[in-house]
Amino acid sequence: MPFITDIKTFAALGSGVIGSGWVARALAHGLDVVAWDPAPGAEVALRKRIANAWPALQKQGLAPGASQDRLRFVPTIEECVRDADFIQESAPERLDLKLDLHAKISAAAKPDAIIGSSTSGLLPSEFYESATHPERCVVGHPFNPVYLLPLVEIVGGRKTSPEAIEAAKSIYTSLGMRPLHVRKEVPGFIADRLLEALWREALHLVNDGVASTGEIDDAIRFGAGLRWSFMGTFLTYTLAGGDAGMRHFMAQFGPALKLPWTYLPAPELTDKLIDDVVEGTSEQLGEHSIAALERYRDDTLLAVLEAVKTSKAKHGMAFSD
Ligand SMILES: NC(=O)C1=CN([C@@H]2O[C@H](COP(=O)(O)OP(=O)(O)OC[C@H]3O[C@@H](n4cnc5c(N)ncnc54)[C@H](O)[C@@H]3O)[C@@H](O)[C@H]2O)C=CC1
Ligand SMILES: C[N+](C)(C)CC(=O)CC(=O)[O-]
Repeated sequence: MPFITDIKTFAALGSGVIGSGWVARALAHGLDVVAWDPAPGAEVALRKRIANAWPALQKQGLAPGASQDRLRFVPTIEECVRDADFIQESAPERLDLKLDLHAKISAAAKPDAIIGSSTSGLLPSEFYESATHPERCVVGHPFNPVYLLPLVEIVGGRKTSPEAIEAAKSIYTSLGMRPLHVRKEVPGFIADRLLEALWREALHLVNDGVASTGEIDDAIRFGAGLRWSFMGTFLTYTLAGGDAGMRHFMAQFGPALKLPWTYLPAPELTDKLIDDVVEGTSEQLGEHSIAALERYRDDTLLAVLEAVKTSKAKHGMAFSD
């Protein structure tokens, strides 16, 4: 069956951090958005988050007709998805909850509407088990802030059709994103495997009293973090091998892989470790509110994205290369 790819109406289920990011992105792309979230006060919180994101989206450039007024908040799942051309679920990360929710969403949705889940690492074969027309169900894993970061990992389950993967790629691209098809259905997909390894080591460093949370963040943001926005680890290390490239790099630094530089198992999340992390990060926050820091992050990220785009163009590359 051909799937809808020319989408006019976007349905968002769950409007927390990630759901509201999707709503902001879809509105900025000139779509009508219908949202549902069962929490009391969810509509007010959603509209507030969108207003906070809007200045960054205006700076980036809104699609013709884009407006925050094109958001409609509805009281039921069925009303949310009934007329939608595309559906994105961003509910809490619980298998039982997503299983039940997707049975309801897919039963009420148009049969040719693609359904995406924002899950960070649950397996689509498991939580789409009871879905109607599971061949159109995918994972579309975004990154925070969803309205600015382009990456979206697309993962199919056992019953997902190759046509649905292609349709999902086309839809996310039309929303200004850079889809990455994760070809094997593995927990954590690609990006979170990498991010979780870094996160685990960072917790060990705090737990061992080697560095504070602020020092660890400095080690990222003044170093590799800056280059990661335009060059991944493999290419970076190829250049680190000099003219002889990766082979020399491997010969020189390969033996270091046997040194005890990392702890693969995660540390126990003891009360002390949690307290150290919470206290360290609240010191880093200082007097700044979360909303103010989000605006700061958005401005800065836009500047980095613009700089990367300009430099790529100078070297004959497209932004997505
Ligand atoms: N926070 C993050 O950094 C990222 C989260 N994700 C994924 O996005 C999804 C949502 O996560 P967040 O937005 O961070 O969580 P959140 O806790 O900020 O928001 C979840 C929202 O879902 C609502 N909700 C509760 N029960 C529900 C139900 N039965 N059906 C629909 N909505 C319900 C809650 O009221 C809340 O507004 C999760 O699957 C998570 O793994 C993906 C990428 C990054
Ligand atoms: C912490 N997290 C696993 C939910 C993070 C993500 O999934 C992606 C991100 O934005 O870092």
